[in-house]
Amino acid sequence: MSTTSPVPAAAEPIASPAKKQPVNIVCIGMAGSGKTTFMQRLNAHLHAAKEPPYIVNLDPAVKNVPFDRNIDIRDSVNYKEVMTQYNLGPNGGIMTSLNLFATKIDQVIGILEKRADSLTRVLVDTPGQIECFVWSASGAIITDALASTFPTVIAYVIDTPRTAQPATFMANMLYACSILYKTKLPMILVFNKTDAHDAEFAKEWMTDFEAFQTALRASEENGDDEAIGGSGYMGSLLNSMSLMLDEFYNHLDLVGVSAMTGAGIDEFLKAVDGKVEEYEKDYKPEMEKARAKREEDKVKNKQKELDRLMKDLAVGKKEEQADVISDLDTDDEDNQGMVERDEDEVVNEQDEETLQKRYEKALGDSGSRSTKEEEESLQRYLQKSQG
Ligand SMILES: Nc1nc2c(ncn2[C@@H]2O[C@H](COP(=O)(O)OP(=O)(O)OP(=O)(O)O)[C@@H](O)[C@H]2O)c(=O)[nH]1
Repeated sequence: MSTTSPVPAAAEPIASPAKKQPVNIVCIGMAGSGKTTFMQRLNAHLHAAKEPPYIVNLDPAVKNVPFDRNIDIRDSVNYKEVMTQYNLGPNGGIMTSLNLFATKIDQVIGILEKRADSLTRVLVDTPGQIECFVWSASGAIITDALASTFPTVIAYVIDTPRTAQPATFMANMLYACSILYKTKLPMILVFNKTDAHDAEFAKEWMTDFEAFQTALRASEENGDDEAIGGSGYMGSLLNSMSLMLDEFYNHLDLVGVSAMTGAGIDEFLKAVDGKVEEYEKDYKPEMEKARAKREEDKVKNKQKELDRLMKDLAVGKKEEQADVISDLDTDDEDNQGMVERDEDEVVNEQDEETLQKRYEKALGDSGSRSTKEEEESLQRYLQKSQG
């Protein structure tokens, strides 16, 4: 794990003058962790520093957003209407609204690209129902689109007072871990509400395995409400998980903030700077490698499909020949079981060649369909189902 203070390089400006690329900061966090308040604070802070951010709201169900948004999902999708029309519950409504919004992501990216020169930071607020965003296809489409346009950092906002017990801390870390591996983007753990509970314990538990074990034992002995109930199995599970998560902690920055008072916001911005460097150095090449591999696999699969088709064709032909032999056996008694060359065979070879070409063309057509085209097709489908 790295905290912000020992990283002097993080004081560099987010985008070097040569690149002038803004950074996307995607705020993810459980309901009530303080995402909206954190964004409000960040917005006020950046306005005061004369670096106003560009704000995107992706929470269709939020009632009041206490700051101006440049792009708001609620302007294009009516969450209540979606619930009624599709007969959905609250979570289904959020997911369908995100699906519908994902159909417009190209337009959103187009807007961001056009304004790139004047932007420094794009703040993205997401629904409190994390799984609706992180584990949905549309969430992945949106984060992928953002991450392939500008450096993108995930700010995972955590309710510090509610994470102060070893068991709840571990549960939250596992969630953060799943988000990190799902999005494959640099992540900062934002321990919010430090005015109510200091985040030092988290730094300690993430760097000192024994400190976590001691806290776990103390929590059991004290019979804390959220302790694990003295179960030996659960205790050893938590211990093993904390060991397992050690490697995961190395990939994270931890910042304690108070969205209420504004404490820690500068440290957070420094951590973002550090993560942008990491994005350029580690994540971007990985993303490009993954994209190149997808393309390579597509070509390989195309060849495999073609081989399979041609093999099927050869089997079909053999079966056809077998039929011909039996026909000859019965119809032509003079040839005594010998198979004479069929006059049509040359034509068949030509047919086969033409067929192979047609297969190649068909596979070529489908193989060359880019992910973008596939996404567009999804979008067309969604638009159609919207009516
Ligand atoms: N003490 C304290 N309370 C905070 C802080 N940040 C947010 N809160 C409170 O936490 C509650 C939830 O804050 P929100 O900003 O609405 O949380 P959210 O994550 O956006 O919630 P959802 O929209 O439901 O996902 C509110 O009552 C806030 O006043 C903080 O830094 N300190």
